[in-house]
Amino acid sequence: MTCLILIGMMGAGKTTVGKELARRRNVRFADCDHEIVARTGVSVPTIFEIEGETGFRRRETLMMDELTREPDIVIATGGGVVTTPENRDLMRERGVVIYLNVPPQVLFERTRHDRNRPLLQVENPRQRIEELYLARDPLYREVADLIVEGGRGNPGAMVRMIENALQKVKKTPCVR
Ligand SMILES: Nc1ncnc2c1ncn2[C@@H]1O[C@H](COP(=O)(O)OP(=O)(O)O)[C@@H](O)[C@H]1O
Ligand SMILES: O=C(O)C1=C[C@@H](OP(=O)(O)O)[C@@H](O)[C@H](O)C1
Ligand SMILES: [Mg+2]
Repeated sequence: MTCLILIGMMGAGKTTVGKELARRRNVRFADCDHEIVARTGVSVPTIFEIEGETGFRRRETLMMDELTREPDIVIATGGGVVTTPENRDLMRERGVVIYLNVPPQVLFERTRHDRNRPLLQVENPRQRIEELYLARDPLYREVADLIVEGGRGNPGAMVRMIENALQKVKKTPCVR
């Protein structure tokens, strides 16, 4: 019984790789952002518009609390999940946490045409990504049980790397 949690920056491939990882392991996949959208009936940019980032973070924490109670699941988080101490504690205690580490330049290329990430709708998204990366990389490392370099290789290759590396991770998250 394992709750696998993918963390990393916007564009790291958490949603894409997570889906494939869950399919291979034959367990349920949940994307925290998609679950929030399904629950509220509105898009992530709309939540940011109406409730601000603070409102979105509140919903994210509630959803993470719910999802991490499931015993067999792969969870793709949103890139900012590590910004609150509650979320960091929760992930460390309940899951095996995998950091997909991708260089800012690659993140920029992967997200530049996407309008669904409100934090990147700024004049200089490349610089924004660099700033966020610098601020968040230490937080991702703080909670990660496993760090995977995710800048090269297709999602299938990422999944194989994760599966290999997981064999060496000895962690038994608490049962809720
Ligand atoms: N390993 C990869 N190689 C190339 N492109 C990728 C890879 N992983 C994800 N992508 C692409 O990058 C974009 C962002 O991926 P996504 O899974 O949404 O990232 P995240 O959920 O971490 O923000 C998507 O267009 C996706 O197809
Ligand atoms: O990095 C962030 O703060 C965010 C990342 C997004 O998810 P992805 O990492 O899947 O893009 C989404 O949760 C929201 O736009 C905020
Ligand atoms: Mg995603």
